[in-house]
Amino acid sequence: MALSGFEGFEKRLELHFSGNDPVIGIGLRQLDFESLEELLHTVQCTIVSAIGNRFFDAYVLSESSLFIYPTKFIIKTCGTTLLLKSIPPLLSHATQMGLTLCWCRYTRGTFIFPKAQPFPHTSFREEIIYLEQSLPINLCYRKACVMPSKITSQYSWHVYSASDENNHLVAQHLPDFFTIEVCMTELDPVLARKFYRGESGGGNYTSDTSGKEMTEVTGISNINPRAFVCDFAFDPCGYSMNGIDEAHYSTIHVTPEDGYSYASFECVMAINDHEDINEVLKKVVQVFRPATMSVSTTSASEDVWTSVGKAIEPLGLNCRSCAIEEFPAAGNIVFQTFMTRRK
Ligand SMILES: C[S@+](CC[C@H](N)C(=O)[O-])C[C@H]1O[C@@H](n2cnc3c(N)ncnc32)[C@H](O)[C@@H]1O
Repeated sequence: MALSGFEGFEKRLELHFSGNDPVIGIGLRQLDFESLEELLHTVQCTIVSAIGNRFFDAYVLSESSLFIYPTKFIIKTCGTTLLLKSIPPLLSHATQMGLTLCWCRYTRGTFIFPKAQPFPHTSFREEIIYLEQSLPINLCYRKACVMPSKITSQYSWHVYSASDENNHLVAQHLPDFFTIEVCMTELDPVLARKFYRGESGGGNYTSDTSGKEMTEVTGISNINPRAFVCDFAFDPCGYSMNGIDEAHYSTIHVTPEDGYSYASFECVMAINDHEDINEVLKKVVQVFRPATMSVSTTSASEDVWTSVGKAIEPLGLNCRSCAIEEFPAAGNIVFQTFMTRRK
């Protein structure tokens, strides 16, 4: 293990708003580019490319991704970014648009290089204190929890969720969608090499053309062939993509460096498409062949999280632990960890 390197594990924040304003059809999407850049400056990252459709906007960032829907803001950043510092400016813009925060969820894995993280990400305790101080008092149902993994404490899942009076009981109205967040470490070195510029096919490519080539050569384009993909290759290595398919996004980020290689996959799926998750996860494992993998599902039915194991285990990864915990607004979060049989 390298003493220090790029922190692949992302911090992820999802904020949901409500409002009576007639402009809610556009809602948060009316945030102008300058304000967005300013907000991201606080987080210490920048926009590298953007796409959108009639449902939402998707941005590839210098450190991961951002998705903006009319009443939903999802930001995922890695490295030493200050993700939680996006909350105060975002809440101030939302208030000006007549939107009220009704629930929020913050999740992350365990950092590979925790000592490199700046405040407020110095520890989960500091993150909770910062969240508690930044969120409005109408979010009166709050819960923080570290979901354990039996592999090692390195694979714990940190979750903070807060909700207002109207949204805390998910069990009564299971949402139409669920989210799946996958974190993978110790990628197959031969496959990881494909995320170095020039290695996937050679030639003098730009970030865009290299990104496209990586998407094709690695099989990422095949994970959801319906999705419109925006991809980006970093120099000399590293890769990020966002896929948009109607109202659903998917996103992949890769840190291929030896010693701390990491890749993440995340997507949102409709509850009634849940059988697809089996096929999707198989394709994801085949792109990276990781030695360890964690899968977290939020607001998913039991059918979904039981099919996670059925998809992954035949590919040589054993389920080592499964933790289930209920959270305000998020419902059940199920955190499963897998490890290759050779370990
Ligand atoms: C932003 S990407 C993907 C992030 C994602 N969380 C992950 O680790 O899978 C990170 C990869 O790009 C590389 N990289 C090269 N230039 C970079 C830059 N200017 N900002 C962030 N990452 C860069 C890093 O070394 C790393 O391999």
